Amino acid sequence: MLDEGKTIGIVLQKGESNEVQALISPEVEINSGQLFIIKDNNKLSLARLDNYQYINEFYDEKIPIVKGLLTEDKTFDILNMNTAIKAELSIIKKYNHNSSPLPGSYVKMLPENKNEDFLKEFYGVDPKSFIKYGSFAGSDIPLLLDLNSITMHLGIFGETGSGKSYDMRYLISLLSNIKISGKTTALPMIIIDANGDYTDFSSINIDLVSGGRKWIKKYVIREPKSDLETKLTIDLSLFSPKDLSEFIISLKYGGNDINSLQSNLLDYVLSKHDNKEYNTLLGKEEGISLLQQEIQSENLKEVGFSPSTGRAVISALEIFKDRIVKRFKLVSNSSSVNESTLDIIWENKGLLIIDFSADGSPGVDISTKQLIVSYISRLLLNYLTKAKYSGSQKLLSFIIEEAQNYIPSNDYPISANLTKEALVTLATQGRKFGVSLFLVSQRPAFIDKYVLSMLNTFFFHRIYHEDLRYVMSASGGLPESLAKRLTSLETGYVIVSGVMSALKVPALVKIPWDPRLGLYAGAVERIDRVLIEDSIK
Ligand SMILES: Nc1ncnc2c1ncn2[C@@H]1O[C@H](COP(=O)(O)OP(=O)(O)OP(=O)(O)O)[C@@H](O)[C@H]1O
Repeated sequence: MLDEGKTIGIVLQKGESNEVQALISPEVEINSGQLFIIKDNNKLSLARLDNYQYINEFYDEKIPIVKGLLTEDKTFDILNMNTAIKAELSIIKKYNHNSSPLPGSYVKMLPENKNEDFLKEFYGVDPKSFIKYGSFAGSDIPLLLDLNSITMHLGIFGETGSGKSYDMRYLISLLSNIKISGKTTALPMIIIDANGDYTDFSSINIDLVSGGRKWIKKYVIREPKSDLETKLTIDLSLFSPKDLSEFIISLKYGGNDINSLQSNLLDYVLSKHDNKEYNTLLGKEEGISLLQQEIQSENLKEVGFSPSTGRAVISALEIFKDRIVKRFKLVSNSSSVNESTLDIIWENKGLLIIDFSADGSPGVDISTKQLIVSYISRLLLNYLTKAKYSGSQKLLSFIIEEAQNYIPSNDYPISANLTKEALVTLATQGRKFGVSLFLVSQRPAFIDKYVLSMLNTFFFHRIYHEDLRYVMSASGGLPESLAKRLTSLETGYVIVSGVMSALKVPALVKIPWDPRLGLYAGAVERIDRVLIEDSIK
């Protein structure tokens, strides 16, 4: 069955290690990274096209007659004759044999047959327990993704407009309609939606993700405008006094610098209270006034602080009150996302979308978003740890867009103490406790290297040149043919590499276009279409 595809070329000779050189018919459209079958009598191998060039038997620059011909337009046809594609292919899989294809072996297109039996033969695994994701470039064969490796975390990277959000939407739709033993289920998920690219999944496009889910909700920070929205509130008792102090002081300095004297003083004052009091103390105007009075009446010198540090902390608390308490009304003892919410998500294989877009969270700064992401990370870790130790393993995915804002590398000019630690713990403990992180970013170079090294499956879209080095080291290297294409990949193509891929080697995959999945806030209309539609009005 594997060798049913059209024969398009012939192996000429064996190259280095697993490489072969072949001659391919010029009529076939081929691309670097594309997969082919090589048939050596009855021995079949799967090969990836690394390099190719069109050659012509007449062509040799050094021969005087060719030099002459090249300057004549009329001779073009002659030169165009006897053209073939000289190709270098690497063998990536050998089907039940261990030898390299000999010269004279056939190079064949992948067959069109893609039923379950075929996939079983192609991959050597039972396709029923895998997710079918897109198809290999130049073929209809889907890439199979192994759900069992999902807790080893994923990275989805690519420059602006390279197709990340659409890919994420496609992945969410696949992971919302998982067929296992005749039943449809879904992966419970929480999404930090940076641009409102997934909010339609809770309303007009709910049917795209509700196959295996019984609960889908969108949370916003502003006041909800309809029943389809829920106001997000968080519970500060999950934080340590040190974390909260650093956060409150950093708000005053635009989120970047922390004055350690000031945060130490606030830490000292907060530590006198029980964690459970934090929502009343820091979530209500009266509570904050109380804390400010405590600082005023404290004999600061005795505990090693100056009165000016005291005044600075009081003013930082004022800023915190204006923004977090009065404007965003973010803190509540009965937070709207809590352990019961996670229970509901788990039981109903739910989807919780936190809308961080300018519509759902107008005016919300990065520090406040970090506080929320940190809160969700802590909640998840506590919840899943308890579940694990009470003997009931659970599983939740946490999708974080613009991941560089929450786990920045040292090169990225943003401080994120609050989120970094919590996310590093989630990443390291993920497999044990059943959490899978999906980190989405335009700039993988700006994501913390340690966390990057903990991702085990990658979806690389077209990336910026500056990110190439990071992408190569994070993924443990890509074959040259694919690495070369990374900075020029067409939108809609992705290189998938890592443990979730049943192919086990990096592959170039085309993501199918579904116009309904393609309708979302961040989707970009073609400029010519926008201009024409506007001038018709
Ligand atoms: N698989 C695909 N097939 C065809 N067109 C696609 C595909 N994926 C994305 N596109 C097109 O490319 C546009 C940009 O894609 P997308 O919004 O996913 O980019 P992005 O990488 O998320 O960009 P940003 O980082 O700026 O949000 C989409 O609006 C859509 O028109």
